[in-house]
Amino acid sequence: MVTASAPGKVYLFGEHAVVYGEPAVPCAVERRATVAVEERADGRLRVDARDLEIEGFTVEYGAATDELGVEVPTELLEAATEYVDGAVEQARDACDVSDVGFDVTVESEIPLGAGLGSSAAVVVATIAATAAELGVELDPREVATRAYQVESDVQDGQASRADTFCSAMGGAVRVEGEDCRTLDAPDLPFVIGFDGGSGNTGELVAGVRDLRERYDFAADTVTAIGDIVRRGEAVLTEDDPSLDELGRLMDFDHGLLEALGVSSRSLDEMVWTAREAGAYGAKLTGAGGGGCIVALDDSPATETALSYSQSCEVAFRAELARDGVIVP
Ligand SMILES: Nc1ncnc2c1ncn2[C@@H]1O[C@H](COP(=O)(O)OP(=O)(O)OP(=O)(O)O)[C@@H](O)[C@H]1O
Ligand SMILES: C[C@@](O)(CCO)CC(=O)[O-]
Repeated sequence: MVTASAPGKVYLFGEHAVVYGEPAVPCAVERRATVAVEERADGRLRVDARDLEIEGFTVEYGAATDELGVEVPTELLEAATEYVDGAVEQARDACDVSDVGFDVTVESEIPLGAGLGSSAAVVVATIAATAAELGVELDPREVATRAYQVESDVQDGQASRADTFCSAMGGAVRVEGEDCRTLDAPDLPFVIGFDGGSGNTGELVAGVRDLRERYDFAADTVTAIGDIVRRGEAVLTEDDPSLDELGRLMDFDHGLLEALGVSSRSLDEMVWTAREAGAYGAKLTGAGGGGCIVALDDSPATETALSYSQSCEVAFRAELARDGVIVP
């Protein structure tokens, strides 16, 4: 049996705009998905996804959906099945085998669909663990490329390479179309607020696409997010980056994401709670619609204020994850 792990991420800048070729800067954070993979003799795939708990059930699914012992929303199950199946298929392809089966166990510290890149981390860790179980150590860049393929297939082609590259490589990265690079960035004082909810990435991306096609000013908003990212990247890679300036740019980015319709009342409330507590800046992270915000604050004030806020279920500090995918 082989176990691999991969980190989640926050977007310092650039989600959504990255889908249209603008740059984005996500940063990996120390919340990981861990996937254990063991080869089976019978060629079947059995997945134990312990975090897909619905009303106390843990989901287990085999090659056929009718093997399911519990009632779960098919949409949720189908998405999870597609991510893990897709990842295993990519590993089989990388290792040039077609008929090997596996037991796959997924455990994750990353809340699902909440903007912290849970799907990318699960896919990256599954590809690396499955390949390693087959005796092949894949280069993290190859894992990233293959993981992007899976995300893109599941999300009907509406995915950027940002989440998967960041999870595979770790640290801060810059992604613009197919151009994916790691950045030399210092640790930043990230504080995350989670409202307990989630957003539907596919629907949110489709909503921005519609707005962008309908209104020139929405297309300009997407371009303006790209301008913020270019500026933010330059600040981030200075010797001693100004947290004031990074925070100001995060605030601006959040305002534009709000204008594009991907924020929510609870995300806005958490952003304002962070700002009023003295954070350098705050914004939603990931697809939006619900889930997480990320703020910059080197004092305890933002975490404390968020933990008392009605709209925040849990607040925590997050370290930059220097390591991407790890196969011990
Ligand atoms: N621990 C897990 N076990 C099984 N499947 C998971 C797990 N975590 C995530 N997934 C799959 O990923 C889906 C969420 O992916 P999605 O891309 O919508 O959100 P995200 O990656 O958490 O957030 P964002 O893309 O906004 O950063 C879940 O519905 C599920 O199918
Ligand atoms: C909304 C989005 O930009 C980030 C989701 O984490 C979608 C993507 O990049 O694939």
